[in-house]
Amino acid sequence: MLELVAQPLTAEAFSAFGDVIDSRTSEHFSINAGRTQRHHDLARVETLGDNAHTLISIFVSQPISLPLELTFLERHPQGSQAFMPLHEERFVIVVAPAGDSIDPADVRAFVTDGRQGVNYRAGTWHAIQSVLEREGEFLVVDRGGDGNNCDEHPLQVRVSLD
Ligand SMILES: NC(=O)N[C@@H](O)C(=O)O
Ligand code: NI
Repeated sequence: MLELVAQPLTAEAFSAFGDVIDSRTSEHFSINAGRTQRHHDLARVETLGDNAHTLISIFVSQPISLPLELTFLERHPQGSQAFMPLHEERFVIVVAPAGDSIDPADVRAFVTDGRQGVNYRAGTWHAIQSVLEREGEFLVVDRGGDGNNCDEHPLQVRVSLD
């Protein structure tokens, strides 16, 4: 069983897996006669394959209990997948680099601070949505289209928080 302690999420530490979406650290510019700051182009949406198109959905997730016990990671080979909390919900992230197999030494666990969202790059192995403490509501942007877009890889992981 791989045992991990989730680390605070940072864009640098997550860069091998995708993007961190955070209006506190992103470039922005003024629009709408100065009434709005546009935090622009924060994550790369990938939609690959036949009839590929972008989906915008809302996930309402029940909270996980800790330690988080995983039996697999999943990946979406044909598209990215972004999760943005709508009410400052914190969530646990477990990721591994894209590839046909997972080296346990490459698996990383993070915890968000409520203001952060993530965008998993196409093919990045990840745990399914794992919200902490209370029911969570997330805006999700990912790929629709033909063909399989979800592979699972068995992996025993136990994740705790500091
Ligand atoms: N299956 C689904 O839409 N969600 C998962 O991909 C997930 O990462 O939570
Ligand atoms: Ni997913």
